[in-house]
Amino acid sequence: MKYVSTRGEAPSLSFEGALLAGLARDGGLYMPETWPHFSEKEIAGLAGLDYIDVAERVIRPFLEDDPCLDDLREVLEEAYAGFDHPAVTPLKQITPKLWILELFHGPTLAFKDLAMQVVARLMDRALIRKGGRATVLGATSGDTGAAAIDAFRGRKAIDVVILHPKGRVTEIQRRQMTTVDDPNVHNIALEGTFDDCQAIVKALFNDLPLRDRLHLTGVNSINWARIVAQTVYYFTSAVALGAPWRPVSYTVPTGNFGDIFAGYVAQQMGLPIQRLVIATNANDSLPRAFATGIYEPKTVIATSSPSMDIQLASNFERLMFELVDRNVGRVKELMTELQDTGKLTMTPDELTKLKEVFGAYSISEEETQETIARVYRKTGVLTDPHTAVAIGSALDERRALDQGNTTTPMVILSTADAAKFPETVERATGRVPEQPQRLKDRLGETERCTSLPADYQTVADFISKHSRAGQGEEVDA
Ligand SMILES: Cc1ncc(COP(=O)(O)O)c(C=O)c1O
Ligand SMILES: N[C@@H](CCOP(=O)(O)O)C(=O)O
Repeated sequence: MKYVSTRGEAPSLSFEGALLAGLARDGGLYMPETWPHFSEKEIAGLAGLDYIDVAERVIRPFLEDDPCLDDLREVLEEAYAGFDHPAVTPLKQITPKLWILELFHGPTLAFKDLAMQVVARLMDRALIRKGGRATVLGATSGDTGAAAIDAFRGRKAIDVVILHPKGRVTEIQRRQMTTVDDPNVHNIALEGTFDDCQAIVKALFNDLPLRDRLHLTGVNSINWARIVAQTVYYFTSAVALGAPWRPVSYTVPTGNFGDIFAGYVAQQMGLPIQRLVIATNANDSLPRAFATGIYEPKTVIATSSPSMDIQLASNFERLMFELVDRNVGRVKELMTELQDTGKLTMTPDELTKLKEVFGAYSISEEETQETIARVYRKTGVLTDPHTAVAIGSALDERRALDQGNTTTPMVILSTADAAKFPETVERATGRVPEQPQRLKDRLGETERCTSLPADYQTVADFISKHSRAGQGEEVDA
C-alpha cells in the first residue's frame, strides 16, 4: 500500500515512511492510495472476535508489503495489555436506540490511548530497524499530550516534545503531562490557544532543514497511523450491533476531525455506516460550514470541554481531498484560500456531498451541563463533558432528521473518563468522579514544564536545544 499527499507534491511513501514522516513535505496529509474493501462476509467474520483480532484484520491491509506488518500482532498485544476492560472498548446501551462506546479504558483515560499505544510501538520498532533517532512533536488541547507522553516515555531513540495552551487544559490533564520525569519528555506551555500550538507544530514540519536535522515526526492525527488505529472500534461496535446486515450511525465529539474521519475510513472500507454526526462545543467552525458552505475558523473559545477547543481542524483537509475526488489541484486551491483569506468556500456540489453522510451540531455550555446532570439523574453515570456534547448532538440530529422512527442504532463515542474533568462534572451533578487507580499511579508531585510565547523561533530554539537527534547523539543498542 502506498500513501499519497493531499496536496500532491510530496513523494508517495510506504506505511512506515508515512508513520515516520507525520506531515507530508508539501504541507499536506498522507492518505492511502486506495481504500481496502471488506466484503459482507469478511465483516460478518469479525463477530465474536476479541479486540486485538479485529484490530489485526482491520489494520493489516494498510500495512501490505510493509516492514511494520511483521510487528503488528505483537504491537497490538502489548498496546492493549494495559487497558482496564477485557473488551478494550465496551459498548453500553443507554436508551432503546442509543449506545455509548467507551473509549477511555487506556492508561490516560481518553480515546487517544487506543491509537497512541500502537503508534509509539510501531515507531520505536521502525527506528530501531533503521538505527536512527527521532523527535516526536505534538500539539495538545489536553489528551493527545498525556497519551503521547505515556506511550513514548523512556524510549531510547525518541525525544517527545508536547505543546499545550497555557492555562487552557484541566489541572489533571496538565499534571498527567508535566509530572512525568523521564528525561526524554519535554513540555511546553504555550501562551496561546490549541490552534496556535498546532500552527507552530505545522510550521516546524514545513521548515525542511530543521525537520531533517531534528528528524521530526508527529503524533497528532495528522499522522495517518493514528487514524488507521482509530478505525478499529467502529468495526467492533458496528458488528456487535448487527453489521454488515444492519446499518449503524455514529456521533463523535469533534475537535481536530481525526476520530470522525476514522469513521469515514471505516465506511469507505465497506462498513455500513449511515450517518456520521459531528459534535462540537461553542467552537463551531464545522457546523457553520455546513450551514453556509464556508469554513471559516475563528478565535478559539474556552469551554468546559477543553479538548475540543479547536477551530482549525487539521483532518478536514483529508475530507476535502475525498469530496473533490482526490483532485489535488482543487485541494491546494482550497488550502491556499484558507491560508490567505482565513476561509475556504465549498461549491454547492461539494457541500451537498458532505451533507449526504455528515451532520454537524454545536452544543452550548448550558446544554452540556444539563446533559451531564440529566444522564446522572436517569442512570447514575457520571459523563465527561465531551461525551455530553456528543449526546446533545445525537439528540439534535434525531430531531433535525425527524428520525423518531428510525431503526438504525446511534453509537455515541465516549472519548474521556469523567475523572479527567472533576470540576465540570461536580458543578453539574454535585458529585466528584472517583479517580481510577491507574490515574492516581501516574500523577507525580513535581511538575516540569517550560512556558514560552507563541513565537515560532523561540519554540524552534527550545526544541533544537533539547532534541538529541539534532545533536547527533548515538542510540545505545
Ligand atoms: C476527550 C476528547 N474528545 C474529543 C476530541 C476530539 O477528537 P478529534 O480531534 O479526533 O476530533 C478530543 C481531542 O481531539 C478529546 O481529547
Ligand atoms: N483534542 C486533542 C487535540 C489534538 O488532536 P489529535 O487527535 O489530532 O492529536 C488533544 O486532546 O490534544
